[in-house]
Amino acid sequence: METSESRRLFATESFGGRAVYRLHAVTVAAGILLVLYYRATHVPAAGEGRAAWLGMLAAELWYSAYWVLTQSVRWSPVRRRPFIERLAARYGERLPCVDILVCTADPKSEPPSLVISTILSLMTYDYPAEKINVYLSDDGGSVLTFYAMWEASSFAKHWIPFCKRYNIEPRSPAAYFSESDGLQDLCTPKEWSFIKDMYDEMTERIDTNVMLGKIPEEIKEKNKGFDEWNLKINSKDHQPIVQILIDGKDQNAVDNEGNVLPTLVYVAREKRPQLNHNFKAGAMNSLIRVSSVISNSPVIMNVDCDMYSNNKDTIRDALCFFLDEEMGHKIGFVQYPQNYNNMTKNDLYGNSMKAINKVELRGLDSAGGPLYIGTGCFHRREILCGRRFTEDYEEDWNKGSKYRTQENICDTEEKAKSLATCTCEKDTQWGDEIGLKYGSPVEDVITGLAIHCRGWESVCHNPTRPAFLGVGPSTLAQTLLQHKRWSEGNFTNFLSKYCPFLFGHGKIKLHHQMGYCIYGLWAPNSLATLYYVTIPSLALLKCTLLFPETTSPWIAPFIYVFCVKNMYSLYEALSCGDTLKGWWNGQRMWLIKRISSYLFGVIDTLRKLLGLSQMTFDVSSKVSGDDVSKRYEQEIMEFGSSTPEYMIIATIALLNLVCLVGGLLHIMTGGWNVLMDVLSPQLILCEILVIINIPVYEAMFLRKDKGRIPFSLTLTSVGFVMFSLLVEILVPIF
Ligand SMILES: O=c1ccn([C@@H]2O[C@H](COP(=O)(O)OP(=O)(O)O[C@H]3O[C@H](CO)[C@@H](O)[C@H](O)[C@H]3O)[C@@H](O)[C@H]2O)c(=O)[nH]1
Ligand SMILES: [Mn+2]
Repeated sequence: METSESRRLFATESFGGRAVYRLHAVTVAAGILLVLYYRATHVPAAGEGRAAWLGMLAAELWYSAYWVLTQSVRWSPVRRRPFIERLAARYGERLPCVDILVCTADPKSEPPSLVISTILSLMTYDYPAEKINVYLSDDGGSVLTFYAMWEASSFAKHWIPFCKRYNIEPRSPAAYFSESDGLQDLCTPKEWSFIKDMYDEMTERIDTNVMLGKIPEEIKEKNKGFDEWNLKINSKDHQPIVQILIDGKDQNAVDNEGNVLPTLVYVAREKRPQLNHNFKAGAMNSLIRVSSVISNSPVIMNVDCDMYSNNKDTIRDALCFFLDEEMGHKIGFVQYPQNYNNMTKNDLYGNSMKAINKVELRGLDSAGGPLYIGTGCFHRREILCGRRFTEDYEEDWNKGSKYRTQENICDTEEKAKSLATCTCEKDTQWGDEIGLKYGSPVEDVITGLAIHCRGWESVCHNPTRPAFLGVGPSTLAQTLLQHKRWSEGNFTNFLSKYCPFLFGHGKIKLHHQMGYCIYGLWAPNSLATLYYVTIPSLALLKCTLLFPETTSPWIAPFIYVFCVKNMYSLYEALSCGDTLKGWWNGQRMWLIKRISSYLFGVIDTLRKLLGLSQMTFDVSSKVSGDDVSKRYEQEIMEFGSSTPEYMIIATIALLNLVCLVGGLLHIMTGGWNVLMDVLSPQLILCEILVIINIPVYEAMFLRKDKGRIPFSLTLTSVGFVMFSLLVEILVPIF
């Protein structure tokens, strides 16, 4: 007999160990209250370090409030488990069509051969091919990317049947061939080499043409699409281009085994230099419109061009959530975490974001839903187009399946082009109530917030075999650039009308609002951190105490909060699959990001508010030189140039070294009570900062390779340190 439980298409499970977590959180909270009480009641007299003390109080108040926010997503995490066998039993192949939207922006930082590997992986889902429609938006408007897409459309005819026949994974050819060494027990070696050679030859042709920067005439004759580049066009100034490379509705579009192919469309929306194109959000909105006249599927999935599909079941998994009878009607989007395939063993730059993926997204899930993070996400088309949640709404899952049967393909392309022009959004709600929102470099997060505020929930699914794998930042510069964009974007959102506390008030739970603010307040964290890593160390030089004395009982809550908080973060990292060294590297990056990216995030947000600068979206590069990649693999930090970010990092590292030496000298010359003060929290803090910065000193003084900190930068930071010591002598805040 069927029970209501066995009819469910997904299960929601809570985690064990909640009691331990909650006990820890309550005791840390008590510790924090004691620390703050001590700070507020022991303010020294003027002239004895009052200003510095009050600064410590302010920083600790900030950290405490922020800590409370971060607990909101840890209180009750849940895990979702879809049942694809039940989906198959109930629906068979009667499943909705899916439009897959992919964005690329620049053939230099996002090589076309990388883009098409992603595209090919998306065309080979274990899902009826006639129900898959893949769209690529090329903001680079590049003939090179179009050419690669054209190559991919013919390679797909061999690749799709190969993947399905032998049920291989991953289905991105680049990833598959780099993982498998030819020892295939599934297919004959001959067949394997045949397809591999075909792939290698194709990538070689693409890479050669990309290097040359143009496409040979004899190739251009093979597809009418190349004519679009007859006029001299560039990425910032061109007409709209829509080319249907494979029309899935065409009976003749079949693979080499005679099966239907998925639809494949290349789109470059119109660009004019004088008009704002709204970056990725603008590209996504064009794709939403273009796809509405070509396939108009009720489900939209979107990924970045470097995020290949690593799991053939992802579409079916996601549909389990939407089609579930009990909860499905409430779910607006299904978000998969952002995973990378190029992380080093000990996660040198802390980019794997394991804790965000495994802890925070799942905690948000129980609070109303994870954020929309811009990639690896399935939406209902209707909600992206602004629909509010109502209990009686019924989705038309058959939408799109019988679409456009009579129309001629050229007419469809023309119609689609008219939806990819610069003017088609004029005087409409696009970018505001409809589609992705404009005006923020993290357009995705506010778009998701608006969806939650319209009454929808979202779910996060983190399968054991990751659904998508992308190219994460692999240099310090790329990491800092990405985090600057994120922290600045989220802070801009926080200060705008989309502040979760205001915009979400009365619409989403307080818990959920707090979760959103964790990211919104990343940037201002920099101020408290900057204070905490400079002032207590400088105070060492003047023997000014900024913590309770080692003999005072008040030292206990300080030590307790510090130790337990760090032990918990270590436990969380290890249980998410990090190594011990990976956690340590993560702590270093925690510091570095706060004193550089986040600080610039604050500064640029303020500049934008004052109208001094405009929004930008710096695309991160997905390629790096051989030398640089080698150092990355050896987990050696990459500096190599003089940027303001490195300047701050180097200066603070050096400052702490000097202060530590100064502090120790004081102790040795007997200025302080030797035994007790070696153990003082202030000295320990300074020591930890020095130990964590060891790779920075190495880059300044010991390394000889190109990735070291340039000598000129080292000199300048010495100058800055001397200057701050001078200021310390002259300005009496201690
Ligand atoms: O004008 C633009 C700029 C960017 N992109 C695309 O946007 C995506 C993300 O850009 P990337 O440089 O790779 O940034 P990431 O930091 O990796 O992106 C993360 O952060 C973004 C928000 O800052 C989200 O939109 C992304 O989905 C998320 O992966 C890429 O596919 C780009 O091709 C465009 O299509 N047009
Ligand atoms: Mn990316």
